[in-house]
Amino acid sequence: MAQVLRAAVAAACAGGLFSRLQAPVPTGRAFSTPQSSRRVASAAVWALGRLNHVAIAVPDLEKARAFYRDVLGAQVSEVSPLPEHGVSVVFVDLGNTKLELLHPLGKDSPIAGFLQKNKAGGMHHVCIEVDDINAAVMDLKEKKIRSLSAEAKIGAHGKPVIFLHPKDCGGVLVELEQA
Ligand SMILES: C[C@@H](C(=O)O)C(=O)SCCNC(=O)CCNC(=O)[C@H](O)C(C)(C)COP(=O)(O)OP(=O)(O)OC[C@H]1O[C@@H](n2cnc3c(N)ncnc32)[C@H](O)[C@@H]1OP(=O)(O)O
Repeated sequence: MAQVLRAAVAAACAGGLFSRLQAPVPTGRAFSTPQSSRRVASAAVWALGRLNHVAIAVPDLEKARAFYRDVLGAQVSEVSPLPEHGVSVVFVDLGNTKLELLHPLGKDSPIAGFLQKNKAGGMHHVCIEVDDINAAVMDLKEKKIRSLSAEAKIGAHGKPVIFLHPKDCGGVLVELEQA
C-alpha cells in the first residue's frame, strides 16, 4: 500500500501537479493568460474617476465667455492666463461637470495648430480624473499609450495633469487629472 502511495506521489510530481498548485495566484483584473497575469501583477493599480471637464478651443475667448454667460445663462469664471500651458482659460460651471474654454497664449501654444485647422473652434479634449496619476502613466506606458509630456504638470485646478496622444485614444485628446 505504501509503495502504491509513493508511486502516485512521484507521478503527480513528475506531471507538475504540485508546482501548478503552488504557483502564485494572479492579483490583477485581467488574468486570462499566464502572460497577462504577470503583467497586471507588476503594473501599478489605478482607476478612472469622473469626467472633470470638456475643453473647447475658441478663436475669441471673450465672445465665447459672453455666449455661455448671456445667451445660455451659465456661470462662467474670469479669464485665467496659464502661461506654462500656453493657453488662457475660462471655466463654465455645468453643475455635474465643466466646460473649459481655451484660447492660445504665447507663440508656442499647443492649441495654435488645432485652431488653424478649426477656424471656428471645436472640441479639443476631455479631462478625466484618476486616483493615482503616476500609476496611471506607468501602466499606460506599458500599454504603449503615449503621454505628451515626460511628467505630469500642474493643471488649471492646481492638480497634476498629463495629456495622452489622441492617436492612441481613438482620435480624442485625453487629459488625466489627479483627483
Ligand atoms: C490648462 C490645462 C488644464 O486643463 O488643466 C489645459 O487644458 S492645457 C490645453 C493645451 N495643452 C495641450 O493640448 C497639451 C497636449 N497637446 C499637445 O501636445 C498637442 O496639442 C498635440 C495633441 C500633440 C497636437 O499637436 P499639434 O497640433 O502641433 O500637432 P499636429 O497638428 O501634428 O497633430 C498631430 C495629429 O493629432 C491631431 N490632433 C491635434 N490636436 C488634436 C485634438 N485636440 N484632438 C484630436 N486630434 C488632434 C491632428 O489632427 C493630427 O492628426 P493628423 O496627423 O491625422 O492630421
